[in-house]
Amino acid sequence: MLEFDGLHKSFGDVRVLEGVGFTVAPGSMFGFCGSNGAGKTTTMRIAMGLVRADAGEVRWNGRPLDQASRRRVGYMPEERGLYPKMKVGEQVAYFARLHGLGAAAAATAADEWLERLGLGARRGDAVEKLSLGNQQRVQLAAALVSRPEVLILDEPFSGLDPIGVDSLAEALLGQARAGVPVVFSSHQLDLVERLCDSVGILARGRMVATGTVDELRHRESGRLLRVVVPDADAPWASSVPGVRVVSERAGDTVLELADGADDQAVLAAALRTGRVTHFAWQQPSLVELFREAVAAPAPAEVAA
Ligand SMILES: Nc1ncnc2c1ncn2[C@@H]1O[C@H](COP(=O)(O)OP(=O)(O)OP(=O)(O)O)[C@@H](O)[C@H]1O
Repeated sequence: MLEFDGLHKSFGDVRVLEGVGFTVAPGSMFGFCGSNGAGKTTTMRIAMGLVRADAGEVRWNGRPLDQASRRRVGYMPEERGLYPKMKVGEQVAYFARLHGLGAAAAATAADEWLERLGLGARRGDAVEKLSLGNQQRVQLAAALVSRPEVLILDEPFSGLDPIGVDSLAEALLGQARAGVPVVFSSHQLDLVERLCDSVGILARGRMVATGTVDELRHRESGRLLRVVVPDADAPWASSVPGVRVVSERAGDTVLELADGADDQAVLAAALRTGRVTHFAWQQPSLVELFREAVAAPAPAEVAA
């Protein structure tokens, strides 16, 4: 189990992390979400020993991560860390050697990963000649090449085209299937929703929501109602008590119902205005859950 436990960190007077904690089981993929500046990179840097926590620790299999055990962690830093003049193949092999592989094994593993990530033909090019997205793939190959026991990746998908996203997603799912706990930060919530077994949302220095996407949905379910009345020509729902119109376009309305609001009163109001072709509770998307969690006024620490 990979455990982030009670992490606190301030930079000067700015309190960035105020008790951040979550766990990632072997073989599961954890999507680490939060607004810009929420503290995701800081959390990952603490895990990698690049920033010292004021309190708390990160454990792998019950032991605090130290310099020796971090060699078994594949890490993709946000600032990236490639040598622009070095050839792609040499670069990836170099990272493998840093993690303890012998020269021949490092070269073989580098070739294998570059091939899998679609960069086989570029292994002889200098890194600086590659596009940003391809440099990103090299960085990922560098994180994967040493067969890490744990993967911690800071925004690995940013800047990738859809094919790059797919090959990275496939590589990460493969790692998770092989039993590696994978943590990655991302603002691409559709991807997080698609790939991750569990999700954590960081806001105001704490995890304000953690759990599977379904668990988070369950907490918010029964609130959003989608009603389609194609012929409605005027706003009809806002007069129903306890109802707020979230969006309305061409007769397609999403409503938020307060506790105790009567969904049948909504249906009756809809029928008075025209033919109802759709009336159903809506599953909130991760984007909606994120907005809800980040906007909530009080930092309620919630564990699933
Ligand atoms: N070395 C540092 N010195 C001072 N402040 C820092 C330092 N590193 C990070 N911070 C501050 O800590 C806060 C959290 O930054 P961090 O990069 O961890 O956020 P993030 O969630 O990764 O953001 P983003 O999604 O924009 O990458 C920010 O306010 C940032 O300015």
